[in-house]
Amino acid sequence: MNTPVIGVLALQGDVREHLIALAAADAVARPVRRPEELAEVDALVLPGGESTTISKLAVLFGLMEPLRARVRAGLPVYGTCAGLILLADKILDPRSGQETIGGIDMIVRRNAFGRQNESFEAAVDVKGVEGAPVEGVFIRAPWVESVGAAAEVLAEHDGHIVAVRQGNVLATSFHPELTGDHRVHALFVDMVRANRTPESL
Ligand SMILES: NC(=O)CC[C@H](N)C(=O)O
Repeated sequence: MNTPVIGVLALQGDVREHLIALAAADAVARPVRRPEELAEVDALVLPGGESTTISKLAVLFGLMEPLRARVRAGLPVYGTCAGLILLADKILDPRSGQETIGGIDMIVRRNAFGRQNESFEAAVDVKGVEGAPVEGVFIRAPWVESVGAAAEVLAEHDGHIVAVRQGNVLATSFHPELTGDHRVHALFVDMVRANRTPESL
């Protein structure tokens, strides 16, 4: 079967870990830095890092508008942590100049779980992931304050929403790419495969 090509936005953040996790989940994974590279992928991962920096670099590299256009057109996207913030239609506490790509009707709170030294790991039950809970790594992680009717909550931690899906867009507050457990990436690769029409296979 034809293998989907999944890009990882490589402006800042933990790009390499996602490339490894995607390859382990049977996708062809490659970094994306330019609009021409974005045009060639079947799906995209937005890594963790610093959402303000990633958003400013995306504008600088001429990627912000192409990203918004492709997400609107149905590109499957998975964002972790800072990537989740970039996929929110609204940030509760944006830094100045911080823009989002949007894609999920949700409101997020940045750094909601605390500062860097309050980072932690927790077992998270993610809807759609079979077996034991996922070990989630939370690093200055956001949480989702609320979601609109079209968005489905896939996981909560401590009463806060930490994983959401709306159509082809998936987002988690935590980093599954840091644990060697590739089941969340496999869930995303399944979404990407399901999105492809028979003619494109
Ligand atoms: N690990 C992360 O991606 C941290 C996200 C960061 N707190 C932000 O606002 O972008």
